[in-house]
Amino acid sequence: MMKLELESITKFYGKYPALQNVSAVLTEGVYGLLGPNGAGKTTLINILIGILPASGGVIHLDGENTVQMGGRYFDQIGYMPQYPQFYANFTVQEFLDYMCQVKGVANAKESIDAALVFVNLEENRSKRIGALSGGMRQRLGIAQAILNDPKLLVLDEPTAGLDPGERIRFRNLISRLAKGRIILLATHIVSDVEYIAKEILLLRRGTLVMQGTPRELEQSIQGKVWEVSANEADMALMVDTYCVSNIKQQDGSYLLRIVDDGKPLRGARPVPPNLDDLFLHTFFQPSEGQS
Ligand SMILES: Nc1ncnc2c1ncn2[C@@H]1O[C@H](COP(=O)(O)OP(=O)(O)OP(=O)(O)O)[C@@H](O)[C@H]1O
Repeated sequence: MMKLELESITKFYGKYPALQNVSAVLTEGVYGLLGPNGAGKTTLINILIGILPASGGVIHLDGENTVQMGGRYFDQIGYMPQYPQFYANFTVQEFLDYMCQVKGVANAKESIDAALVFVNLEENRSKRIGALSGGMRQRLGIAQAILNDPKLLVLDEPTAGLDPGERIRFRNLISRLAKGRIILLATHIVSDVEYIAKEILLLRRGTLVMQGTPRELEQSIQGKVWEVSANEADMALMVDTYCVSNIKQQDGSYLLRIVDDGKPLRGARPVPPNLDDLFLHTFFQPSEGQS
């Protein structure tokens, strides 16, 4: 069984600790790397794909130190950056030919054909990249990442700029890709990963604060999520006092969803937690914004 082990990964930018003792074990399937902007997701990804040296710690793929593996490790990686840079004048085919050269993919023609079929772009191979829609470009980004049939596929904020339909197509594509690989998908959007991730890793200020299945993560705040009705004045007060994860207006009053360790108010009813509640509970404090 495939296994990627991160052991006490640490990264300093000067004196600033961007990552502190991050340890995790990943096996086949989709992993969501979830954290607000600045949590260290991109730093962790850059270390994982081998383009940024860690300040401390080691990574093993199937028992082998990835730094010592060198080129053999790179051969196992597919990567889609947060802001893929494409040459707008290249056609889809030209770009993938070029990426096969860069990656040293042996059977370029077959690999390109298979990748284009997989992401459903085979009818667009002669189109210029500049003429593709946002969703098509993103699928091209995935196509280039899978040319070498990677064991480890890393996607950094892959749904930015997609419309709702494209997001759903994307999720389905990722689920189909997960067979026989480890996929790590970094995002700050809970819904990108809540349905497709086998496990979610929560990164907060450079520290991995939780790893578990979506169910396990939800259960960690069981009994801490409440619903309460309020008028406008009380609603405004509660927003300043509590972690409010949702507000629904109904017939002149408001229904608030509150995450709190104890029952916030007399009329509050406990409700089943979801991942948005957990995200809020982990990352935000009332009236303070991002913690
Ligand atoms: N080259 C660098 N030099 C100094 N500080 C950096 C550098 N790169 C990142 N940082 C800092 O390290 C922290 C983590 O950054 P990182 O880009 O990994 O976060 P992120 O979770 O990927 O956020 P985003 O989603 O905004 O990219 C941030 O506080 C950032 O300002």
